[in-house]
Amino acid sequence: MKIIRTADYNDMSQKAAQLMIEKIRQQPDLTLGLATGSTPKGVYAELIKDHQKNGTSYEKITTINLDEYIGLPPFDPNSYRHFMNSELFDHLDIRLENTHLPKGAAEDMPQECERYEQLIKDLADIDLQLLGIGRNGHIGFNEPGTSFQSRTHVVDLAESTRKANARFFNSIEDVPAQAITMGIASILDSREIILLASGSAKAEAIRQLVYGEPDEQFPASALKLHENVTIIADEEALSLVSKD
Ligand SMILES: N[C@@H]1[C@@H](O)[C@H](O)[C@@H](COP(=O)(O)O)O[C@@H]1O
Repeated sequence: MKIIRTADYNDMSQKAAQLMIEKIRQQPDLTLGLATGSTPKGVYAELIKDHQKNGTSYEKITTINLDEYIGLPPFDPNSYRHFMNSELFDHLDIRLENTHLPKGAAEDMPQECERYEQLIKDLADIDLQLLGIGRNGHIGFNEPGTSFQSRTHVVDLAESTRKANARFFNSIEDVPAQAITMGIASILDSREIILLASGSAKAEAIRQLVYGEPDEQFPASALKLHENVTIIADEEALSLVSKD
């Protein structure tokens, strides 16, 4: 795994955005795997800035997101669809029909999981997947104990994850108990992966990712089985990782 150490959150956001913009310019019909959470917000702001200033076009880009809360319709302000539209898609020249998220309000969840997995296959896999990381090592919503062979599936959210994400909701009771997420195997099929981390709250997870062995109790460690992963993280997130 390659590690890019950045000074702070802004520097992390700029470096990750730069890498993405270069790829988009080289291959304007890229399939991007996108993530939600606080961490990628700065990257999305940088992509928007660049689009407005330098005209990088997303007209032919397809995006596919990692996950969605179950039970939240797309117009719910806490749905990841709403997050992606307002944080990114609404500000680019991307076609909304080329942006994909699992449907959290689908009636038949097993069928929705199959549809999503098939969609990834139909897109001939993800060229570049952006990831954040949970404090317990979750990627997407794959909680500790998830099989590395897993494909898109429904998960019960860990109490710690619901607590960590409660800041976006009125109260923890409002945080959905379940989500639909790409599986670990679906993520590992991506050609290239960038994992972002910022702040001291992520330092222990990043230490475990860098120094640990692949272990299903720590989902992000599956990335050790992939050949093209770059961690872009700030000093605080890398505070428990030596500089050489
Ligand atoms: N499903 C998302 C993950 O994709 C994200 O990586 C994680 C970390 O979030 P944050 O970036 O806000 O720390 O939170 C959520 O659970």
